[in-house]
Amino acid sequence: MSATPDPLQRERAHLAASRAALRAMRADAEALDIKDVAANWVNAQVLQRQIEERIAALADMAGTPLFFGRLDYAYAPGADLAEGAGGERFYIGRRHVHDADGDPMVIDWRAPVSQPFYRASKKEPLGVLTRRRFGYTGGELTAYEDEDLTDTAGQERASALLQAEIERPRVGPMRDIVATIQPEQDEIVRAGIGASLCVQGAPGTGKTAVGLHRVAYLLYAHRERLARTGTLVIGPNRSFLRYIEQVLPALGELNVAQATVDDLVAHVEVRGTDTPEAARLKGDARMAEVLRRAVRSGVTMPTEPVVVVRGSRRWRVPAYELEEIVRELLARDMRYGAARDALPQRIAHAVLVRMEQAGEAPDDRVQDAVARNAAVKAAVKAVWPAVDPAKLVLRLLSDAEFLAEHADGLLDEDEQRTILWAKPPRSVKSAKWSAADAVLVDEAADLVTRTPSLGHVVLDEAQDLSPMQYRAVGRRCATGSATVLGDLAQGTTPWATGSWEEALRHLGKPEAAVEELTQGFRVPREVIAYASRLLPDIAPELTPASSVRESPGDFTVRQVAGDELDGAVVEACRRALGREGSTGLIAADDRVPVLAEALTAAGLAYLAPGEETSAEARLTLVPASLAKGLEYDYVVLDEPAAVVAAEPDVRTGLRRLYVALTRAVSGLAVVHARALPERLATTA
Ligand SMILES: Nc1ncnc2c1ncn2[C@@H]1O[C@H](COP(=O)(O)OP(=O)(O)OP(=O)(O)O)[C@@H](O)[C@H]1O
Repeated sequence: MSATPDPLQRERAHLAASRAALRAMRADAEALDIKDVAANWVNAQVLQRQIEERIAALADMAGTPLFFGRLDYAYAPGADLAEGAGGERFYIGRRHVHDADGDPMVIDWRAPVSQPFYRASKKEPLGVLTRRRFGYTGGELTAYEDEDLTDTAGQERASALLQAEIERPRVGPMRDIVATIQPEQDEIVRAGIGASLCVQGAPGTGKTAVGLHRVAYLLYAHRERLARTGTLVIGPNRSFLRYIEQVLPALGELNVAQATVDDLVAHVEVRGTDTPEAARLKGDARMAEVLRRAVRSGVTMPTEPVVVVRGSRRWRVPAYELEEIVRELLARDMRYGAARDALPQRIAHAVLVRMEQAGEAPDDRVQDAVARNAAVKAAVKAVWPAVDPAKLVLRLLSDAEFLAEHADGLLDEDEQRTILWAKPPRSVKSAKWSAADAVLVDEAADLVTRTPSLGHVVLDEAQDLSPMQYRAVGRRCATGSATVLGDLAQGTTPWATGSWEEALRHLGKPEAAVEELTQGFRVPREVIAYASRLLPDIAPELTPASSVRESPGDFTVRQVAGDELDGAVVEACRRALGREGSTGLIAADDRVPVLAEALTAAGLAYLAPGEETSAEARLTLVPASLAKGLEYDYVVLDEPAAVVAAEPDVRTGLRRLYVALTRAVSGLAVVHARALPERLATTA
């Protein structure tokens, strides 16, 4: 070779070759003909779906670069660590790409050999000589940046490409962070599947991002097990789920279910609401015991013998022996329904013992026949009646005597009155079930029939769940593990979590470790400092987040006269729209209609939260109650006093305000007419 080509040219050539290889992989998948291999129609359907998924996963997505990093090792790591790749140089990307010979061209970011990309440092280079990060502009590879990890004398320098990624103005839905996962985040992402984990983190520390990448990682590391058992991401509401829904598909994971807690417990149609006090009580863990007692209360001790007639003979199991069987089943750790299913066989067994004593030699078929005998069935029906979970909860909430009987020693009289329906509904269908009622029905359903457990559940914004909701989530990962993400300072429900230890206990994962994330990637320094002034009132035990963003942010607080407020807010939105990126106008829920009108009158089109912002539609009008978990490049916050006043108590109000104040990436404009909450009013 004459002259060494420009390194950037070489990297571009590798990118082009990798893209060609990916196209070839996709073409191979498309060309697969399953006619000869699928034994039957069902097989063929399954296989076809798998192929379609593979084709979809192999798409070369515009705007998502195929690789974002390169590691040069001092030696060739074992092939088992490197997806079979030999050599010492690895390109790290969102997915595995190999050439026609099967040699890897891009290594999946989740492979063991990729891990040092996120973790290696000069102090601990992990066998890596150089870490290279790539910069892209509009899909074109335009820059790279090297870190020499052997140069121990040199300082650890912040990466300019990383900084640029963090400072990037936001528009559109949430994006993945594979190229820039930080070491403290990576530890959570790659934690083993065996143990559950809880992450406390201030706004913008990447909890949601980390939770989603953790699912992707676990699916890579335990693909077969999780394909069998399933994974689930739980978020606070639909807008939030829509905001995050593209992250996992962009990482090639198309099969992760996403739901709200309400979706999980949708046994009854929710059309009613509770007072905060009733909702808090219905969400209290004591209700689990009330329900347990109520479900089992239908069991009565037999007073009559069971007489089974077979041929010319009559076999009699006396009442006291039936009672023993029933007591034994009650004492066992069995679901109500499973015990009910077992009862006929137990009675049949008692009959069989008598047959044997009489010299007969009955086999299993005889036992089955006896179990199905009408006399046995009638006895089971009388002793261990079937329970319909919704009907049971309906009775508990409408029949004061029934409730008093089962809540005795658990709920006092006032508490019982609080949760009883003022007007008992006629039927399950006509009842105005509340969200908290649906959780009770779910608990009752689980007492009757065990809820199947998934392999792994990620629970986001967990601080808002009631103990009964934690239980509902916990039974869905009873034999799997959970990643619990949240921020105690952002708890805005009357039953919001006071401590993670307590929450984890209700979830059934008391052994889970609690980690804390403190580096903020979203909120500009001045803005997070301003919002953190509320911490002494809303969560005094928490440390304020730092901000890794270098730009101080554009931060203004403006007071106007009451009749100028709407106009000033519209003006602030217009100014924000003059910049790049998305704008969120956050306001107390009851201010939303007025502001909607003002925006329309001013000719400013706006979206609802969860609707995708784009370069053309960049303004979203966000009711404060839906702001949680979302982010906008620029936020205009309308009348903080109204946001606080909309909540049942001041602490919850200030927490809601804290959430609203921490949604901005590049700038925040607070516009108010009424006085600001005390801690925000004084200049720092
Ligand atoms: N390592 C990272 N590199 C680049 N961006 C990151 C990184 N970690 C987080 N971010 C970005 O920071 C922003 C906040 O992340 P995320 O929404 O996950 O935070 P959160 O802790 O869930 O916040 P909240 O408590 O407000 O819901 C997102 O835009 C996310 O992409």
